[in-house]
Amino acid sequence: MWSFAYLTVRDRLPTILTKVIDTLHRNKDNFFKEYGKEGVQAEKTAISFLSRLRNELQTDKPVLSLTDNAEDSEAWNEYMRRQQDLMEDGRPVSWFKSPWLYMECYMYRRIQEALYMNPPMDKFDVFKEGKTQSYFESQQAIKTLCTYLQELITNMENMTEIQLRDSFLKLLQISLWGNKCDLSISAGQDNSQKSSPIDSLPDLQRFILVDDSSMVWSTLVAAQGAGSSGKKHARVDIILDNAGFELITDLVLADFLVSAGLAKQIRFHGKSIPWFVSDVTKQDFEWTIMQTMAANHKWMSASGVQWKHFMKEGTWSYHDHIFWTLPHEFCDMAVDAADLYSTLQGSDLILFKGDLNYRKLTGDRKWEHTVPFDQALRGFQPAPLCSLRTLKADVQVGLQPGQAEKLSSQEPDWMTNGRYAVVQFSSPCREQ
Ligand SMILES: O=P(O)(O)OC[C@H]1O[C@](O)(CO)[C@@H](O)[C@@H]1O
Ligand SMILES: [Mn+2]
Repeated sequence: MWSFAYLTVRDRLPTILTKVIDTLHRNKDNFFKEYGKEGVQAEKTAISFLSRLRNELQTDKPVLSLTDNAEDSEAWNEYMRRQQDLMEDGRPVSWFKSPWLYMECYMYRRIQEALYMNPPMDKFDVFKEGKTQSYFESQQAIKTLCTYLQELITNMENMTEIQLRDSFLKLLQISLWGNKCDLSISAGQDNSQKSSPIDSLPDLQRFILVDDSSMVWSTLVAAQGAGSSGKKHARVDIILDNAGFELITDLVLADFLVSAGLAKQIRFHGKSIPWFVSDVTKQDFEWTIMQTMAANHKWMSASGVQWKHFMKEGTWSYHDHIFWTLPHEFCDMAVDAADLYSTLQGSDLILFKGDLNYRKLTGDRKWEHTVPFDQALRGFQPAPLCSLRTLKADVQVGLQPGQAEKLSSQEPDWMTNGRYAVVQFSSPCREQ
């Protein structure tokens, strides 16, 4: 039987590349309108670069160093040299003979190289249309969620601690399931939220394989009293994943944390280049807030206005760092991106959204399913952290003995079909 990794590199990645080429073709007139002949020439050259790239992939050619002299090129090339040194027989690292996490990341970085090398295409986001469309296709779910949020905020003053906790846990789960809506697993096909995100929760509960959310709650509560003279100053960092509905669920959760006084500061971390089809860039982040503000729906626009205000006053902030679009596992962060690691050490709670982040947290290894999450992190513990992830790749740790075997017998593709999820927590000060 073919592995999921093999099928990804054989089928899904070339499909994504073909769509990227199509997108450039379709935008030819726009490039002409905006940049004249120079724009059309750049589009042509980028397309031939991307066609060559697709051919390199499909014929298992050796990976090539980056030549675009961008901020992250040297870090990439250095990583590639390291991977080459690991090859036992000295054969070149090639598309089908390397760790698939590395090859997937590499493909997205090479797409960016095609654009960087062809200004004025260098600012063009080849995935923008898909992300925008997925936001609009989730409109009804977004309205429902924003209405729910505004109701919670209105009633917040009268809430008991238990009610507050329950509301938090619901929004955490909504953000978790928001991760179903990524466009990379579906190779760019529509994958938006159609049903009510709140009504679906009870039915989805049994698909959560590990649920550490009560530890997330305790961490937030403990952080409340941590400031000098009992001042509340908790800071939450959210390592974002996908734009569209998932981003809305993250913003709603972040709004709740601030409005309920559970956090004073939220730092969002996104990607500095278009990534894995639907991941959030700064432009997507700002667009989503503006779009929500401008919605013709009372509670949606009220939410958007509030979010814009949080950004303006600095309660919320957006950050990107090249490390998030390097192929490195997170246990490399302390050495390879020491500045980012030390920033994260200042957090009271870090939420890692999505499947790719989970693969990087665990190094995408063939771990036994019962290996503890802490162990799979291999020393990556900048602060208390939690992974909110729907399963879309074949790595999973922290399960009970027998749990994986049972799932495999019932549903052989349980790790990749996106129906299951985990909320997994780890804290540097937790007793092992
Ligand atoms: O948006 P997410 O949750 O990181 O999902 C993207 C995932 O989809 C996949 O492309 C599925 O193979 C994985 O490579 C990746 O981890
Ligand atoms: Mn993603």
